[in-house]
Amino acid sequence: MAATADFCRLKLVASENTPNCRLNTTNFTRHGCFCLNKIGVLHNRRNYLSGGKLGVLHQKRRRGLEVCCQTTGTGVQPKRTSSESDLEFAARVGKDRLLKVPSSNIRNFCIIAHIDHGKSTLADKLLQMTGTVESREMKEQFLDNMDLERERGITIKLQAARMRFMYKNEPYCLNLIDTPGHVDFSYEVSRSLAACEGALLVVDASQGVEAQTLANVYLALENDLEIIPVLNKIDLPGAEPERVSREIEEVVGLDCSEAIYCSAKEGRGINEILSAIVQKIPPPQDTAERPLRALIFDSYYDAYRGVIVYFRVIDGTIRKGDRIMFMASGKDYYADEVGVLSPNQMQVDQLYAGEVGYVSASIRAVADARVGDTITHYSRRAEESLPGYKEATPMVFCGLFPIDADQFSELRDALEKLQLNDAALKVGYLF
Ligand SMILES: Nc1nc2c(ncn2[C@@H]2O[C@H](COP(=O)(O)OP(=O)(O)OP(=O)(O)O)[C@@H](O)[C@H]2O)c(=O)[nH]1
Repeated sequence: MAATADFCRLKLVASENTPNCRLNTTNFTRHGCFCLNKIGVLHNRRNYLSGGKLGVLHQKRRRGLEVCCQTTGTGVQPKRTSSESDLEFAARVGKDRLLKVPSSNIRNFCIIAHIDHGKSTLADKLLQMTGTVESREMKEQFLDNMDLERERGITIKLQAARMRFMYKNEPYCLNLIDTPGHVDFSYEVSRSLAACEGALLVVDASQGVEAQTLANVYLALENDLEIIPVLNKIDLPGAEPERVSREIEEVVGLDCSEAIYCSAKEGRGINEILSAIVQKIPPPQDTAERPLRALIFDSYYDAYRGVIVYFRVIDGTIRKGDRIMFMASGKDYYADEVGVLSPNQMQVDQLYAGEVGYVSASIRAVADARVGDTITHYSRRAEESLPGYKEATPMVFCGLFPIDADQFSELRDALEKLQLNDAALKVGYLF
């Protein structure tokens, strides 16, 4: 709710006497009013219009909330004013990132980089330059914000961010899916890559190609991704972007004639990167009419909501309230909440083929909705699950015993709790 209000920059008008006040639709745009009263709340509902429709009034009731809004649709696009800087315009456009765009204007991409080559700094700059996150909010790197990551200095947790970018006066929805850089996570990386059509290959222009980068580039090529080479840290005195470009051509076999030189730290080359994403990465296929197939690329356990599943819709649509089924685990649930990550979770009503989002469905254990599994509808099941799913294979074995035999049940409870959050953990008991 707070995120919505902030995102939409709605004006809040507290009203004691006006029950369920509904605003004059002609004036009720994104910058319209918000009416609060004791009985109901009107608030802007995310715009998921089919392309070109204008000014449709949405309305919905949910747990005492009345939701009502008129949206501007995809036909009315923000125009840059003469006094506005690039960043100010981007910030204004970024506020509309929940609006639907046609699937031809969606780009799903990830960033492949060796540790410390600047993936998180670049991701932060992309979020900033697209107005997804305002500069004052960038206290910490968004895609690198877990305590464990800070401690270990490596990105180990996948996350995603939806951005809105205006290119030649048309709005594009760019979904960045983060990939863990560490070699231990090659299966997770491969599922994130499978959720994308393209990748930025970020290489430190002062260091060159590293073995770990190569491994992930090959995974990206296996997944038929369009790869855009980016030479980062060109501000460093030791940067040799031409030499490193040649190295990428020789070692990886990628054409670097249009490689982008950038300094993520100083914000140079970021607009070029955003334009290249739009120009070079293919859009997803428009397969919204098919039965639902959504690829899970990450999940985590939330103590209050159960497992939160991050996915890319490959075919079909997923809507809040749908009865969904996980094809590998065979478990089914009702989708309590569907939304996008931008970069925080923001609820929407429906997601279509090509879009990236999350679902919360009171799922008890991460093992029920594992990375690589396919989400489909319970009543209209897809014939085949998406390819590439692998069962987690234990790599490390250990025996655990309580010092005091009376503490066995506590140990078992603790391990079961751990299992809820880690699908790779298998526990067997010897009696
Ligand atoms: N001079 C300079 N430093 C940069 C640039 N981009 C990133 N850095 C620095 O390089 C270091 C690593 O950057 P990160 O963005 O954390 O790199 P990463 O690839 O996300 O690293 P992991 O999170 O460890 O995987 C940080 O100290 C950044 O400030 C750049 O363009 N120029």
